[in-house]
Amino acid sequence: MPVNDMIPTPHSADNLVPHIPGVIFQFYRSHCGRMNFPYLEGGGEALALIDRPQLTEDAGNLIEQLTGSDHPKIMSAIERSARWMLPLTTRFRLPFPKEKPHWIAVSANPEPTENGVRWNGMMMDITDQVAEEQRLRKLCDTDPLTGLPNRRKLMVHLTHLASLSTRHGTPLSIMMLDVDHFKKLNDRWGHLQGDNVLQQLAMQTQLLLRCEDMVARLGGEEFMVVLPLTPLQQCHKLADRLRHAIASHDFGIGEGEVTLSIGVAEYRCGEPLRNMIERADQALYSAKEDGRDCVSLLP
Ligand SMILES: Nc1nc2c(ncn2[C@@H]2O[C@H](COP(=O)(O)OP(=O)(O)OP(=O)(O)O)[C@@H](O)[C@H]2O)c(=O)[nH]1
Repeated sequence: MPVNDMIPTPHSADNLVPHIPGVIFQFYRSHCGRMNFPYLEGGGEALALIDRPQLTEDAGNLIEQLTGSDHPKIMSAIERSARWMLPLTTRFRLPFPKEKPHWIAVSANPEPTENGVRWNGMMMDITDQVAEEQRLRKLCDTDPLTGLPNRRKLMVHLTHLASLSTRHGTPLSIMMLDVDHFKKLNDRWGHLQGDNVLQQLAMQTQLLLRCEDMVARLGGEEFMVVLPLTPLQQCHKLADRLRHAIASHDFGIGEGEVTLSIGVAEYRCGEPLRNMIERADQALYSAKEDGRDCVSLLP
C-alpha cells in the first residue's frame, strides 16, 4: 500500500474533534441560573459563527436570542433534565446571518455538581434532515390532485379543534361538500376535465374561507370544511354563499354545470367526533334527496 494512503493514527481525540461534523460540549448551569460552556469544540459551519470566548463566560444571551418558541422550549428541556437527571435531548433553530436559521440537535447527559448541573454532550446540524422530514410530512398530509390537506391531516386538526371547543365551550362547525352528478360530468367532459373541476373547486372554496378555516379533500368529489369559532347558523350562511359561488362560477364547461350539495353540522361539547361527522353526512344525504344544489343542516 502506498505510504500516502495510510491513515495516520490520531494521538488524541483533540486531533479529531475539529474534523467532526458537529460539536462536543460541556454546559454548566449553576443553582442560581448562570449558564456557560466551559468546553465547546468541533467542526461545522455553526461553530465558526459563534463567539466561543463569550460562551465560555456566559451562554444566557445566546439562549435568549433563539428563534420564536425555541427559547422557552430549550429552557424547559434544561430544567427537566436538571431536575430529574435525565438526558437532555432537544432541537432548536440557531439564527444565521443572511440565511434561514439552522436546525441543531442536542443530546447531553447531566451530572450534579456542588453548585449546579453539568452536561456533557454533542450538537449536530440537522437542517437537511429536518427539511426532508417536513417534505415527507407534507406528502403524507396533502392530496396530490388539489394540494389540499387530506383526510389524515383533517382528522388530526379536527381532533385538536374539538378538544379546544370542549375545553373553552367555543362553537365549531363543519360542512360536508359533494359535487353533484360528478360521474355524468366525467362521462361527458372526460376525466381530465373532471380533475380540473376538482382543482378549481378547491381554489374557489379556499377563496371564501378565513385563514383559520380548513378545507380538505376526503376523497373522490367529497370535501370537508372545518370552521372553528363558528356556530351552525353562521356555517349555514357560509355554505349557501359557497354553493352560490360555485354554481355561478365558469369552470370552463359553462356556468351552472358544477353544483354542490352541502351538509352542515355543529359540534356538541364532549361528544365523539364521529357523531358530528355522521350528522354532517346525514345532512348531505338529505341535501341530495332534496334535489341537490342545496344546503341541509343537522344541529
Ligand atoms: N375526474 C375525477 N373523477 C373522480 C375522482 N375521484 C372520483 N371520481 C369520480 O367521481 C364519480 C363519483 O360518482 P358518484 O359517487 O356516483 O356520485 P355522483 O355522480 O357525483 O352523484 P351524486 O353524488 O349522487 O350527485 C365517480 O365516477 C368517480 O370515478 C378524481 O380524482 N378525478
